[in-house]
Amino acid sequence: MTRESQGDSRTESGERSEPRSIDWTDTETFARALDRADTREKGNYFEAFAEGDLIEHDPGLTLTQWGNEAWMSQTLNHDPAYWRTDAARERGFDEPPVHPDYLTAATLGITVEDLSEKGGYFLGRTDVRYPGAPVYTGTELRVESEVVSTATSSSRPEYGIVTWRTRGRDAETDDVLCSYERTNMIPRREPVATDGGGGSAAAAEEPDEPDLPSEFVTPDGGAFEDFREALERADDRDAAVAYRHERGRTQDDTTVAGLPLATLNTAKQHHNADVMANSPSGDIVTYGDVTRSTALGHARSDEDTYREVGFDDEQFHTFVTPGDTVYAFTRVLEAEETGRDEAGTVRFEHIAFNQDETPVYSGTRTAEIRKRSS
Ligand SMILES: CC(C)(COP(=O)(O)OP(=O)(O)OC[C@H]1O[C@@H](n2cnc3c(N)ncnc32)[C@H](O)[C@@H]1OP(=O)(O)O)[C@@H](O)C(=O)NCCC(=O)NCCSC(=O)C[C@H](O)C(=O)O
Repeated sequence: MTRESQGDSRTESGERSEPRSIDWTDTETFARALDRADTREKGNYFEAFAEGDLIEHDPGLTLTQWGNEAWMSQTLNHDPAYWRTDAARERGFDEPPVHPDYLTAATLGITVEDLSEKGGYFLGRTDVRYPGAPVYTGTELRVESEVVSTATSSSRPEYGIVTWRTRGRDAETDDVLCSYERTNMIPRREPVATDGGGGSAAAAEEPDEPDLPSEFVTPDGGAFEDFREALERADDRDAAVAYRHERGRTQDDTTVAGLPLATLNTAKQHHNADVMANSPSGDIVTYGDVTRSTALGHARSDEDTYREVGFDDEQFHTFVTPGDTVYAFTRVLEAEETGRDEAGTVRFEHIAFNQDETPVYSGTRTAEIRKRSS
């Protein structure tokens, strides 16, 4: 006889007995068991983050040729320098390097388990930079984040707003390969009382939207000189250098769930359709890095990119879900000579938008653009 009824599976002589067998396949029994069981939770609530905390992320990731090529092909980043050795060498690389968008997405993906797996929204990112030498496949990535700030959301009492500075390092040399500052809304364990929505009060005071310029100028080509000439044509007139890109990319299982999982991004938003059915989007949503990389891919296909320098003021305005199509619109802000023969520096503003012409992402980008003469 055992003493199981007292929660003890020992026999009266003190020996352990087998736990009582349970028929887990009986659906009623199993439903009662699930009701009674605690869930081993993943991720951290807002309350876990305090300014100055340093978090060393446990997951690491080897930047593989497969990961790089899957990312680039699916987001339409088809620049030959990242695909062909001769084109890579001509650009000054030893071999086709890791694409900066894949590097950025992998750096962020590794952080999700600690920073944002609990849910919430990826609001934006700035100061995305690549301080190291070109990165090649086979590099092992180690990532750390520091909490820059935490804030109460005045419009959403169930969330807080956290900003982190993240650095992705070469695990072998410790060199920083990618760094940025990112802001997410993170669910609170306990909602707080707020002023009931600073957002709407602020919206009421918003000034009128500025008028569009009367003319949009399109560059004749994709070389540095083409952007500079277009800016000169727009100068002193009520005009902007701005145009849309023809390509679109409809979101599917690969882009929505496959690409983030390949960067170890465990955010349920991208792969758990069951949970997301009861969320504001009603469905899984595209990883912000996939949305922006796709829009950037469209933009790069209409220019002679030489090197990426950095990205600022990135914001994600609304969800992208399976079946949505990601398009891109570009405005050219400035084109600067840097005294180099091969390339000049151009600053762009890129907007990703969906099939309903609703902006889903915006951000600025600085890139070196090849000169026609080089
Ligand atoms: C998130 C939204 C639903 C919010 O929309 P809306 O209701 O219109 O609110 P506000 O625009 O007023 O913003 C709410 C509060 O957040 C602050 N905010 C907004 N942007 C930033 C920013 N870049 N930096 C700092 N703070 C920001 C505002 O000031 C408001 O503050 P408060 O008034 O005090 O409350 C909507 O924007 C939305 O749906 N966005 C899309 C989100 C998205 O789809 N992201 C990408 C996919 S999710 C993802 O990739 C997850 C990723 O894997 C990960 O883990 O991070």
